Amino acid sequence: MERATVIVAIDGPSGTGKSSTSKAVAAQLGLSYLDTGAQYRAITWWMVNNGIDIEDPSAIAAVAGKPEIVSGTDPSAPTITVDGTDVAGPIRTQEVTSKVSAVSAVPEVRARITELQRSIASGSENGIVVEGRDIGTTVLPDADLKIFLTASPEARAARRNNELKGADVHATREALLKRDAADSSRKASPLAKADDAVEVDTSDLTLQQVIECVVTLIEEKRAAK
Ligand SMILES: Nc1ncnc2c1ncn2[C@@H]1O[C@H](COP(=O)(O)OP(=O)(O)O)[C@@H](O)[C@H]1O
Ligand SMILES: Nc1ccn([C@@H]2O[C@H](COP(=O)(O)OP(=O)(O)O)[C@@H](O)[C@H]2O)c(=O)n1
Repeated sequence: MERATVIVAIDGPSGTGKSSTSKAVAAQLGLSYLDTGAQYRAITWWMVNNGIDIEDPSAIAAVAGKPEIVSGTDPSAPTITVDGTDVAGPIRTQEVTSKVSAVSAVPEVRARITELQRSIASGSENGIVVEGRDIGTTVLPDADLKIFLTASPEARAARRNNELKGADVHATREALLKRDAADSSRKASPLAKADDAVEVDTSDLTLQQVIECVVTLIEEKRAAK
């Protein structure tokens, strides 16, 4: 039986498991994968590298169209380049992490990146898992399945701290909550659960359990198509 294309939107705050879940689910089901946070990090990296004043939204807006961002959508080896330079490492620095919310709040930045995301999603042959903050609400409102992942701030901070060796868990928690507040309160497509999204609290679930839950939801959607 031929399988129908499926578009899956996975949103939620930092540390809820979006990237790990989306990559695993896409790999398991033969779908493409798009990390939209990496795109916002990439444009932020470019702004920092080019000396743009991050405090000045009009300065950011004026150059938002300049960097060329290319995302590779193979879930087993996702890539991201800016003007041909591999930025997979540099976009994960604390500096970029602390500045990305300010850059991603600028409407010209969002319009540009949203257009890129829609063209990647519509070009995916077998379907795609797209993860971010506003995929279900704004980027792909007609997605076949929308998931909104949540977890307690304590669980999220502990997970992030496992990655940042030697970091202070309280400082990590405060930084996460600050970014959540900025992302949720901005005017242009804030972090929010779509009305028709399925909410999954991952605080007490293993990554494997979250993956199985999402795979089951996708299989149900596919069967109903
Ligand atoms: N359910 C889970 N239980 C424990 N650790 C998890 C779970 N989901 C993800 N993780 C771990 O937490 C960290 C953050 O996950 P990630 O997928 O990057 O979250 P997000 O993309 O939402 O920021 C990663 O190190 C990941 O391995
Ligand atoms: N669809 C999206 C995805 C990310 N972002 C922004 O990009 C930042 C980094 O996203 P991310 O997914 O890489 O963050 P982590 O969850 O990995 O910490 C977020 O804090 C948002 O400011 C956004 O505005 N919209």
